[in-house]
This record gives sequence, structure tokens and C-alpha cells, in this order.
Amino acid sequence: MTAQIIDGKAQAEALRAAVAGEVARLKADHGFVPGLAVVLVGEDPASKVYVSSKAKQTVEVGMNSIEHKLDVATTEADLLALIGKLNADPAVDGILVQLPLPKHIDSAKVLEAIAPEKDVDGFHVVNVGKLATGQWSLVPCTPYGSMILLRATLGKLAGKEAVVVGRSNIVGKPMAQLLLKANCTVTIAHSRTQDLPAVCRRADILVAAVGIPEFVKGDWVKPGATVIDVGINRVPAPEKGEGKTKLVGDVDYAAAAEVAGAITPVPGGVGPMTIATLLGNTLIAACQRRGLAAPAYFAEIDRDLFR
Ligand SMILES: NC(=O)C1=CN([C@@H]2O[C@H](COP(=O)(O)OP(=O)(O)OC[C@H]3O[C@@H](n4cnc5c(N)ncnc54)[C@H](OP(=O)(O)O)[C@@H]3O)[C@@H](O)[C@H]2O)C=CC1
Ligand SMILES: Nc1nc(=O)c2c([nH]1)NC[C@@H]1CN(c3ccc(C(=O)N[C@@H](CCC(=O)O)C(=O)O)cc3)C=[N+]21
Repeated sequence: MTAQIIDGKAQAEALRAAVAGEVARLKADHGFVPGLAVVLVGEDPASKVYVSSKAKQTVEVGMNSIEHKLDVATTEADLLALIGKLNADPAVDGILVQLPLPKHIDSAKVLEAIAPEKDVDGFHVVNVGKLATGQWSLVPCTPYGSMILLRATLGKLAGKEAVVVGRSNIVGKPMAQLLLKANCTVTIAHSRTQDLPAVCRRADILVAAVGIPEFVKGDWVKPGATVIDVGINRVPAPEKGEGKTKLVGDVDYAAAAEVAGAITPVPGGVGPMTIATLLGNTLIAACQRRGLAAPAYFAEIDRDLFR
């Protein structure tokens, strides 16, 4: 048996088309255009690629993109001052500070400085706390995108056994919270988990967010399970020529695809969804801040997943 390939690229395109439609409607009916500010500190090549692709897609859906590219030597105080300005700027609906930040800057402090209602990453403690206590909040993009892929693949998730490998604040923990909110039975595994292969084999839904190339093996996957591979790892690809690289996930894709019912590829899986949900969150934040109802498309996703 070969698994269904979950097409994150196509799902992300559909989501962006829905966002573009809503942006046009808001402009026509309410006379404003949502704006997303993305802040990049330093010259990390991968971060630069992500930030420019975020800016491009922001403009493609009809929103305003505000880019701040700061020198690697930018002080924490200067960054906090910029965030203060963006918080106060009425043209800015969403603020994203690209991670990782240079070592001399305290990321936690920076994330807490972002106004929670503009925190389109969903990383602020207020939004984390709201998610954990069942209140409405902006939700981290990668887990939210993963949930949308699960909804498209499985429909209702209630009662399913879900295992999340990884417990970071940006992926593992919020992913587990969302699966719990969707009435799954959730296990969070990490580097101290005993007999990880056996824990993974219990999963109807297996989410890998580890940061180790092809870490999850084919025989860790329960036959028919749905596998969400969050990992993005750039590795050498000598088969493509000397010095060439390629992207692989945290799952041994070829082996897992023999066993799983459905699986996300890398690239083309969770990654594109992350940017699409970022645009979705910006739209939601823009509506929320003006007291407008959440766009119907997102209300429907939330209803299907969480009620
Ligand atoms: N597709 C997308 O849009 C995004 C992709 N990513 C990718 O997702 C992956 C995870 O990212 P992130 O959560 O930030 O990574 P972190 O490094 O912050 O967290 C990794 C987690 O994996 C766990 N882990 C590490 N080694 C093992 C092991 N041997 N066995 C079991 N668990 C282990 C760690 O456990 P412990 O806590 O015990 O140390 C930790 O909880 C990366 O590949 C990253 O590139 C990230 C963000 C967005
Ligand atoms: N504040 C903050 N928010 C983030 O959401 C955030 C961040 N910092 N720092 C880095 C990680 C990583 N991340 C990705 C986004 C898109 C792809 C993506 O589009 N990937 C494509 C391939 C891209 C390529 O070819 O390089 C794919 O998987 O198909 C991947 C990873 C967001 N992150």
C-alpha cells in the first residue's frame, strides 16, 4: 500500500485564494487593507528566503507588506523600540519577528513586547495562555496549518490517538494543544521519552517536529496512520551534483509512505501552509481589532475542528 500524499502546496493555494477574496471584500465594504509587518534581524540565508517569500505572498493576496531588515548588530533596545512603533501604528495589523534572533537578543522579551492582538505568530504568553484555557486566540501558524491539513484528510478528529514528537513552544506544544482542543487523545514525546518507536506506533495521527533529518522510521508508523512531517532540514544531496543540497523532513518519507494512510511531503507539505496561515492570521487580527466578525472561511475551519 502507498500512502495518500497530502498536498500542502495546493491546500495553501486554496487558503490564500480565500484570504485574497476576504481582503478584497474588506477593502470594498470597510475601506481598509490589512498590513503585515515582518522584522528580520541579521543575514541568516534561510530566514532571508522565508521573509522574502512571506512579503511576496502578502502582496499577492492584496495586503500591505511592511518589511524591516535590521543589521545583525541591532541592540535589543532598538528592536524593542521598533516593536513599540509597530504596536502603535494603525496600518499594522500583524507583527512577525523572524526567529531565531541573534544570541545577544532575548527572544522571550521581544515576543512579549508584541501587542497580543497583533501577534500573528501566536507566541505571546497571553495567546499561549488563552489557547491552553480554551479562550479564543491567535494560533501559531505551523500547528494551525497542520490542523487544516488534518481536517482536509480526516474530517473530524475526535477520539483519535495523536502523538506529537517534539515539545517546542513554536511547534510541539501548540500542536498538542490544538489536537486536544479537537478532542484527540494526545501524547507529547521528546528526547527523554522511553521506547519512542512504540509510542509512535500507537498514533492514528503522528506529528514529527524534532529537527533531525529522517528521524522517524517507517516501522514506527502504525499501518494506515496519518503522518504530518513538520521538519525542514537542508542536507547534502551529492546525487544532484557536488555541493548541492535538498530539503528533507523529520520522517523517513520513502519508508513511512509504504505504511501510512496519508503523509505530508517535504517540501510541499506543512511549509507552504505556514505562510498561508500567517496571512490568514493577519486577516483575522485585522477583523478582530476592528470588531468585525472572523471571515466565514476561518469560522468554518474552527467549527469543524473544535466543536
Ligand atoms: N514547516 C514549518 O513551517 C516549520 C518547520 N519547522 C521545523 O520543525 C522542526 C522542529 O522545530 P522546533 O520545534 O523549532 O525544534 P526544537 O529544536 O525547538 O525542538 C525539537 C524537539 O524535538 C525533541 N527531540 C530532539 N531530539 C529528540 C530525540 N532524539 N527523540 C525525541 N525527541 C527529540 C526535543 O526534545 P527536548 O525538548 O527533550 O529537547 C524538542 O522538544 C525543525 O526541523 C524545524 O526546521 C519549524 C518551524 C516551522
Ligand atoms: N517568527 C517566526 N515564525 C515562523 O513561522 C517561523 C520563524 N519565525 N522562523 C523559521 C520557521 C520556519 N518557517 C517556515 C516557513 C515556510 C516554509 C516553507 O514554505 N517551506 C517550503 C520550502 C521552502 C524552501 O524551498 O526552502 C516547503 O516546505 O515546501 C518552511 C518553514 C517559519 N518559521
